[in-house]
Amino acid sequence: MGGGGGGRGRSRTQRRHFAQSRENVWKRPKSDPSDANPDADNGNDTSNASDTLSWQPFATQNLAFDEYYKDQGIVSQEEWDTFVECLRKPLPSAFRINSSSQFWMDIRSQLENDFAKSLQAEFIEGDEVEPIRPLAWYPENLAWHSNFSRMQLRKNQALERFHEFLKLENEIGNITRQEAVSMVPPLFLDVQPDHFVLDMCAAPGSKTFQLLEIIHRSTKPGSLPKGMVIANDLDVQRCNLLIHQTKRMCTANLVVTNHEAQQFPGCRLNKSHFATSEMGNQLGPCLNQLLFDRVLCDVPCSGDGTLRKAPDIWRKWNTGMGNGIHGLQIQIAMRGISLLKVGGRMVYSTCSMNPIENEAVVAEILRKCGGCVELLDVSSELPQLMRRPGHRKWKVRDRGTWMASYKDVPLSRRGAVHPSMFPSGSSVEPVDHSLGLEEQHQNGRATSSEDPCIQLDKPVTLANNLEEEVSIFPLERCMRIVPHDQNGGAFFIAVFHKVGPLPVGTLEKHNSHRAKSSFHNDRQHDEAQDKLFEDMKTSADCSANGNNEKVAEAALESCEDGPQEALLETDSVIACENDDSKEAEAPSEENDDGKAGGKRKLQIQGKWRGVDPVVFFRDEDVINSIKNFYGILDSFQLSDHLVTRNSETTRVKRIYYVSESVKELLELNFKVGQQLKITSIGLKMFERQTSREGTSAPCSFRISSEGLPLILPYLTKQILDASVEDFKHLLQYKSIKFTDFVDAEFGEKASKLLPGCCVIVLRKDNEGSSNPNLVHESPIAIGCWRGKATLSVMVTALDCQELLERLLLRMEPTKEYPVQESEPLKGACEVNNSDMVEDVDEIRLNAVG
Ligand SMILES: C[S@@+](CC[C@H](N)C(=O)[O-])C[C@H]1O[C@@H](n2cnc3c(N)ncnc32)[C@H](O)[C@@H]1O
Repeated sequence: MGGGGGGRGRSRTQRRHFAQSRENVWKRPKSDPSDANPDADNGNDTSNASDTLSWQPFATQNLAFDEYYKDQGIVSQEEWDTFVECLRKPLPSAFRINSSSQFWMDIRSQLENDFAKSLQAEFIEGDEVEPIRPLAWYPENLAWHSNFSRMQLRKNQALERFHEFLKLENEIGNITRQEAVSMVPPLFLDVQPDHFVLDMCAAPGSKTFQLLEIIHRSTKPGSLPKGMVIANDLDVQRCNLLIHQTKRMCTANLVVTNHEAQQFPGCRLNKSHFATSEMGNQLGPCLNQLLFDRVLCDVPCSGDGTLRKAPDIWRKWNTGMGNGIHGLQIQIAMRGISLLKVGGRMVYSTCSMNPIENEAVVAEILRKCGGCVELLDVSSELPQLMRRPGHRKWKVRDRGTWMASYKDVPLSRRGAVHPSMFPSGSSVEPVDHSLGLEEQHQNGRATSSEDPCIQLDKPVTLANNLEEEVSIFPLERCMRIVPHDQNGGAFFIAVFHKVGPLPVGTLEKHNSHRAKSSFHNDRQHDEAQDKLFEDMKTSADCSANGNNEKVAEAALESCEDGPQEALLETDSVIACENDDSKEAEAPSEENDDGKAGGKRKLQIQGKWRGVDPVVFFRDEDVINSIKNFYGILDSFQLSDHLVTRNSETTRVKRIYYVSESVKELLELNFKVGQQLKITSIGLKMFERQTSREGTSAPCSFRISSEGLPLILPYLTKQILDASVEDFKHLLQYKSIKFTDFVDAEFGEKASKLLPGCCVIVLRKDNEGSSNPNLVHESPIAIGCWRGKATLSVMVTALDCQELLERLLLRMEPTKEYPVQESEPLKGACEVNNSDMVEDVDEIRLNAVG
């Protein structure tokens, strides 16, 4: 079944899902210095800490912000008021239908035909005319904008059904709440199912999810795409959120890594190795080293484009934020370019409005790459998305002073303000226009004299006699999304195309260690960056480093139902297969040194501290016992596609399945000495039964709910078709005695299954013949447990509810559900009271994927 995820042990707090964007009425201490002096842009808090006891709503004004963006001309003077007014309004919410869900079409049609109409009557809101509407620029009506505030949804009874729908589908994983503008960058990557994609700064994973959806889009049930996604993030906790998020994708084509993106490993086989290795003959050219067809570079940034959902940024905003992170952004983007194949595309994006984090970074990349990289004109792509051209001129502000060119930077500040922040990027000379034209030609984009932006190719004299620089690059090809154009957030996107290999020097310089970087060599810059990170610790989710608040924020955005438990839940796929997960996540020095005895010592054998190595699972006896028990066809490749985190076969608890592409990547990673620090890999396919469940079962491994959709077409044993009625009853009552099934023959067959895990599939002819709405491509199936006298589902209550509602809707689309608590069925058992005491408690805990 689609979106087989779900979570174990969800608490009440987790069910605050699909909370609408926060309204800007959050409280803050009265002494909050948000109305700071515009020149106090070093972010120093001058407030008196003693009077922080009285509270008032967040201020949504910051004079430094106003002055900065007015002078940068971020919008025209006439638009300024509309622009800031919009920034002060709460952000309307948006969500995406997960197109890999089995029910995506049902959900879309429910939104289009049911909710869009029925909600109209309840809606009276400002200028907006529709309560919910598809985002016109997003393909196939898969992304939606909702105008209901959180309060409205909660308080209005008539909206309750919609609210419940959003909550359930979000929790199941059929929809993902995501800010509309944040959905844009993956769409400009032009990803194909066979692409190798690197998402450099991926957590909490909303864009990774989109990338995975794209590569899986045209895949038939039971098969996998050729491509893969590597989702990387520096922050381990945020990686865990990403893992939780993407678990709902049920993908074998994802690898999650935990590196500084600017130093992401190249996994390059050295020549001698390649020449002598068998692999040299086997691998395609891309796997002699790790190069990507597509790179998403959604870098850490100051995040001021998210002011509408994170109004606390109003108080914290200062120009040091953008200046401080500019260097890191360049380093990450350059690493991305170096890992991109010639002919590949890279999207650079931020949720900041600041040209220092945007156009200045793009210009520096173009400058460093010479003619090897061009900035693509994508104006014909997604024509319905309202966007504005990037800027070709801007200024730099540092400690309250505007500077138009590097020569204006006082010597004492040259450690913190860098040439690359200015449009010319030059440290000494003013812009060299002849070079500019040549470079523009090199870039394959000779300029048109009719282009108003190009005509600005001369220094502009400012009122205060600073000579403003104008970039020679066609930065108008960058895209700026401004809040008031589409009633959303702000975003910046640039699309690069690599047309040739980078000059060797460029690559080395940017692969090199932190200490070699001109930015990081500099104490002032380091201090600025440390300060920035400190500031960002309490800032929006898109900022530079991970921390609890941002994790929580990210969870609200992308994983509404409670991040904390989500973090605990990710044990299944992350670093350690070990039982003692706490120990595993934070191993002591002793463990690393190999001094600690026992179990843990055995398991810390990999290169990375705290992360057990991924190993191929090749125990033929176990593999054969699984194959025989479920009658898995040979056409489903198990050998070399199974991995675990535990080299001791007898202790293995979970076995993951990896796609061909991921398998090859793993092989390469072994050859290059495990350069990749892998936090999560593959699709959980088999789980060891606990002793309680397993005593009566001939096979020690059950099929996990995530793995079921992939392996389903290849199962020939322990699998039965049920009628709609019996299938519904199973979902409703969770456990039914063999003798109590409506279809007695089915009950009889169930009793003849071997004890243990089995799969029940909704009978197709049964659905199709009675109702054309039930015709669908992929079968609906659930994992069950054949106990002594009963058949019990191994699916979460939530997944049961969703499946049941979907079935009922397909059968009677006009009727309004949700499903009510069921009447007891004769013979139906509460799972915990069944005859399977030995099995079921554990199953219910473990079977939820
Ligand atoms: C803008 S957010 C990414 C949002 C993400 N792409 C999404 O759509 O869900 C930036 C991310 O960069 C991560 N980060 C910060 N510095 C990094 C670095 N040097 N290398 C890799 N990731 C970094 C942060 O932990 C944060 O998760």
